[in-house]
Amino acid sequence: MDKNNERECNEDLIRERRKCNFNIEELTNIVDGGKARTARRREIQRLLINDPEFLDEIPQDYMSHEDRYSNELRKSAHLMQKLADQESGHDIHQDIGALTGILKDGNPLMVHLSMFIPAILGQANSEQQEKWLGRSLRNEIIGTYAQTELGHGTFVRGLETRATYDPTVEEFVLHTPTITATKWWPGGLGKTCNYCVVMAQLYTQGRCYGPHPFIVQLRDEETHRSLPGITLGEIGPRLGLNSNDNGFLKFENHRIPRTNMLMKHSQVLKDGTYVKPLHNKLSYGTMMLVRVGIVGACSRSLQYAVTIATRYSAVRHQSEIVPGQPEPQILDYQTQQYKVIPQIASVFALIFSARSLSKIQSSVTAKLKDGNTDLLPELHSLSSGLKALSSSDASWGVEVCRLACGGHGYLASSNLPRTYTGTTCAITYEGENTVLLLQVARYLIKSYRSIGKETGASSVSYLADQTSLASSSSSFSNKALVQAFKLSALSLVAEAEARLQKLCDMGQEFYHAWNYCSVLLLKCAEAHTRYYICEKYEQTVDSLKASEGVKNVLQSLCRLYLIYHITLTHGDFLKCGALTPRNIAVLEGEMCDLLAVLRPQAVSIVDAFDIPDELLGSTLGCWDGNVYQRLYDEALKSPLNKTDVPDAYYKYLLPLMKSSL
Ligand SMILES: CCC/C=C/C(=O)SCCNC(=O)CCNC(=O)[C@H](O)C(C)(C)COP(=O)([O-])OP(=O)([O-])OC[C@H]1O[C@@H](n2cnc3c(N)ncnc32)[C@H](O)[C@@H]1OP(=O)([O-])[O-]
Ligand SMILES: Cc1cc2nc3c(=O)[nH]c(=O)nc-3n(C[C@H](O)[C@H](O)[C@H](O)COP(=O)(O)OP(=O)(O)OC[C@H]3O[C@@H](n4cnc5c(N)ncnc54)[C@H](O)[C@@H]3O)c2cc1C
Repeated sequence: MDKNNERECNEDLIRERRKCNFNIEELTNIVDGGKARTARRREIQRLLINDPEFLDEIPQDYMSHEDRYSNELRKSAHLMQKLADQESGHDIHQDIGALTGILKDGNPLMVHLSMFIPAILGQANSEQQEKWLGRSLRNEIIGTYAQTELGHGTFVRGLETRATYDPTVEEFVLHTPTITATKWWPGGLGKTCNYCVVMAQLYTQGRCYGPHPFIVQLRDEETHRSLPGITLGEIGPRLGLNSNDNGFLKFENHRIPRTNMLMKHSQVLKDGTYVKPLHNKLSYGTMMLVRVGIVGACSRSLQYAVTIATRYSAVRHQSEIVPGQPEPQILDYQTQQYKVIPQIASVFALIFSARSLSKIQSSVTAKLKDGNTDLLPELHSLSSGLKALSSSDASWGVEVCRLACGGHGYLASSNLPRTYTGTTCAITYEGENTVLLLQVARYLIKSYRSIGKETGASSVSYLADQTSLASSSSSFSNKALVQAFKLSALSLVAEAEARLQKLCDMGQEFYHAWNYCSVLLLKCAEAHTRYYICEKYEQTVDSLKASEGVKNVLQSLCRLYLIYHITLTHGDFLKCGALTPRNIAVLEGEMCDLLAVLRPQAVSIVDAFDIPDELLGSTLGCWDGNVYQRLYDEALKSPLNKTDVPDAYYKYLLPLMKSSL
């Protein structure tokens, strides 16, 4: 689509784009993280979208389960080949965002890239990397990450798969002792992978040392048949991601060499002696890494949904605001603005916090190389909190965008249902959100109780700022609003700690008291993480070197985000005295003003997300706004439309209609 050719474009969108008062390309560069990254993303996307191999012969929704898998594997393999061919020193992991939308519903090679290779990098020692890293990067072997079992996903310590060391032959014996120990869920495990990293309980010298990672060959490298002692299969249809072959795996006393235990952090020596790691959660490193990546991925899903909903809201006319006047664009309804524009604001909140989290991760990783694990708990808490809030915000945001498109948002061709199912899975995988938030709460309570002790953990240093509990602000600058978030989080943590202590003083065991307070603890974790996001948003926008137009747009979006979230949880702000009922009323009024200010810029802001139509894949969200023709053309592709009278009429309907004659 030629974006300079207005003749082909819907008139409403032309008018919207003429209202733009900022430099779209500059905003695109901010979204991408710099001019060079925009150029690189476009280069990759051009390479992919002009390639006919990525086209589907028929829409995936009309394919059988097997065809969907096979079609997606064909495209995934082609994608890997293509990227490998033109790699020229680029790191594919850095460019993963550019690939969003090219594969439609659960790429079978995704976990190879996102977990198997990272697990080798993060858990294997140098000799093991020498053996497996190059081969997996060259796709000579394809792997997955098999941790979850039928009986346990959340409680990693409860995994049942065993790896028992036999020093007589220097091998581990992998075994699945019960049905609940069956590995269940790993992406690509069913039919695609021939290797995997398995998390299993390590037994040596008669003792169990907890879950550890092992690399295991699953299938013959020539025939692709599963090896003796290994049972593999696919787990069946899911809410979404149905092109992937999420699988199951059982071991029957399957033997692997000792050197297949990934030994970067802990080791089992030839005689069976266990050498413990620097920190006993280092074996959870792969999960933590992926949680960091999920924050950015969620921001991208939301960009897709909000691009579709905003453009559609500008094109769609319905009902009337002034009786008898022409039907307005639905984007003119304040309620519609309230659905869509806060989701645009949310995209930037997620982008900026994802970047901040990545920086922290890099510095923790650098320290780990020097044997320093001091900041691991801080990274665990931040990555858990941000993974949880980003996935739940994005899932809710995508669903709101879908609802904002009325009936057409329910159509597969809008690409909103698939965007939703592809986002909501992140609430569950890589650590179920409630469970991760309770990990954050654990860290908060522990930090609150150790106020005064220097830990170097900056995200919780505010918990020592007890004086702020007594102060509410009379100013409403963005900084002051961020302070209100801080006060709300601090006071929730103080309240939860006091409630826990009280229950313990009354004689309850700590663990029962914890469970009894867990709804409040969840709120603490959410408030703390929201404060972190708001602070990063405000600081990033404040310090941004940008033109006045772009800065104004981002300031308004940031302010909208702060006020929107205050209004959603205003009870917490009132309870701690950070804001008064009158303040909330004023802010609610200002939120409506902000919606009106941002309304004329909405289409241009989502244009700045710069998602090519071929990747957006939506009848409702295309750049030219020709929604109705596209909806009609897509409907014609239904196999039911091949004939006027379907066979099922003769088989079922006709007999029914004639039966009473
Ligand atoms: C593309 C995507 C495909 C999807 C793939 C998947 O889903 S793959 C499958 C994904 N599956 C999942 O994501 C499963 C989710 N479940 C889990 O990750 C773990 O079971 C757990 C973290 C919930 C609890 O673990 P636990 O029972 O072993 O621990 P505990 O609660 O008894 O706490 C003890 C101490 O350990 C600390 N600590 C914990 N983790 C870390 C860490 N990473 N670093 C540092 N520290 C950590 C914790 O703070 C606490 O510290 P304190 O207070 O004593 O100083
Ligand atoms: C699409 C998809 C892809 C996946 N890919 C992989 C993969 O590649 N590899 C892999 O190993 N796994 C994978 N998984 C599995 C995933 O990691 C687990 O499903 C996830 O960790 C949640 O565990 P669970 O299913 O056991 O849920 P459960 O823990 O059984 O959760 C059920 C309910 O119990 C609650 N609950 C559980 N424990 C607690 C607690 N301590 N406190 C309070 N509430 C609690 C939860 O909040 C939730 O409401 C995938 C899952 C999905 C959906």
